[in-house]
Amino acid sequence: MRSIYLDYAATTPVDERVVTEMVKYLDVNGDFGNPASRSHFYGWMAEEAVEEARNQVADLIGADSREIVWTSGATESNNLAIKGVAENYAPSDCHIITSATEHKAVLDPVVHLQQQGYEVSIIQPDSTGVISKAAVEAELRPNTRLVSVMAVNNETGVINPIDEIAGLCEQVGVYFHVDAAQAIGKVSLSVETLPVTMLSMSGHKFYGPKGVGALYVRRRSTLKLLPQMHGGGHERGMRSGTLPTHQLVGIGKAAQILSDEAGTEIEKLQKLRDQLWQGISSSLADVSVNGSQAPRSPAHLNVCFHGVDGESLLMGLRMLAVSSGSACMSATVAPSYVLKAMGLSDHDAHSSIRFSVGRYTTEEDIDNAVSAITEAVTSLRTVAKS
Ligand SMILES: Cc1ncc(COP(=O)(O)O)c(C=O)c1O
Ligand code: FES
Repeated sequence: MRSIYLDYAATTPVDERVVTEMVKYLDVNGDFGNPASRSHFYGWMAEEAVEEARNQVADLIGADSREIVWTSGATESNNLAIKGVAENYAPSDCHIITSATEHKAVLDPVVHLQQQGYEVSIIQPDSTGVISKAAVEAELRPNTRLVSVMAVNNETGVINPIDEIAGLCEQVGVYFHVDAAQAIGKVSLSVETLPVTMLSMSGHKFYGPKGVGALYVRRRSTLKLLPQMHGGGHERGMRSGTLPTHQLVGIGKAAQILSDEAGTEIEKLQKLRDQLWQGISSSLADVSVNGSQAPRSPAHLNVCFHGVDGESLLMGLRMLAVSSGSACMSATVAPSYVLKAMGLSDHDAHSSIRFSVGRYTTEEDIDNAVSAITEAVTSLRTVAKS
């Protein structure tokens, strides 16, 4: 039997409507051409599809289609954004500010630059998990070139005040990058009102395929983003490589669906998330929500089951597909660095589980999940006492 999927923050299934569009661009009967082929119909059709997808993704965040650069996902978007800014400067002339709760796809490129001599500040969140504007402001230096702060944290769902941080960066003339991989479809976000310089997205977090993403790059900025992938000069030189038409059609369709449906979907997610927490907190003592004091995404719920070993709990919850942190860190036994940065003890970080609901979650799934969680936690606590 398949377990109940409550790990939408790790990845989402591809929406059937997206699959239907994607398959039209693969085989010999479809528009399989290379979008860069200018000399024949196959190429023109593929290019048209790619540009429609670019419009769809741009529309979702209030951007101009010329501001969308295709990538292989948020990891690549983050790398392009961070290294693509930094490499404009000598290491001693470039200070980068980011936060301790970022995804590794931001932290690792920043640490890589630090090893090359770039100056780096890594801000700690406050106890609610939030990266405040004041914390960013306190780290600004005359040679600060880039600030990178995520919109929604992947483990806790905590929402950072990126509007305030964006305003600050605009005011002091520093480029601002936002990793919005977890925010798309969960919080409304428009680059028309949010003065960010760059914003990363990932198709597989919003019912598009894996292996495709985008980086929004503001046109009216003075920024010259240096490519990290050199080759045929695709994407106006910013990212070479033959464009994967079917993948782009996929992320485009997924974006268009969200443009139409995100409003109602967000309400539904929040109801399911609240139902889950209601169920857990009314049937178990000594449970708490990590990041409960902060504004949070409607889809994430990170719960600390105090006194319960998280690994044993995951084993006891075989009928649920959940994680104890982010998917990419789930192979490590170390407690979550995100929860630790928020001030949780190793013990509490180990006792925490991330649940995330999505488009195909039902009320019945939540009822069943609550029963399974209650049973597993109760039995682990009974064992621990005896
Ligand atoms: C906040 C955040 N940034 C970046 C990534 C990486 O995205 P991708 O899998 O598209 O490389 C993820 C997903 O794992 C994420 O949650
Ligand atoms: S106090 Fe909560 S697990 Fe130790």
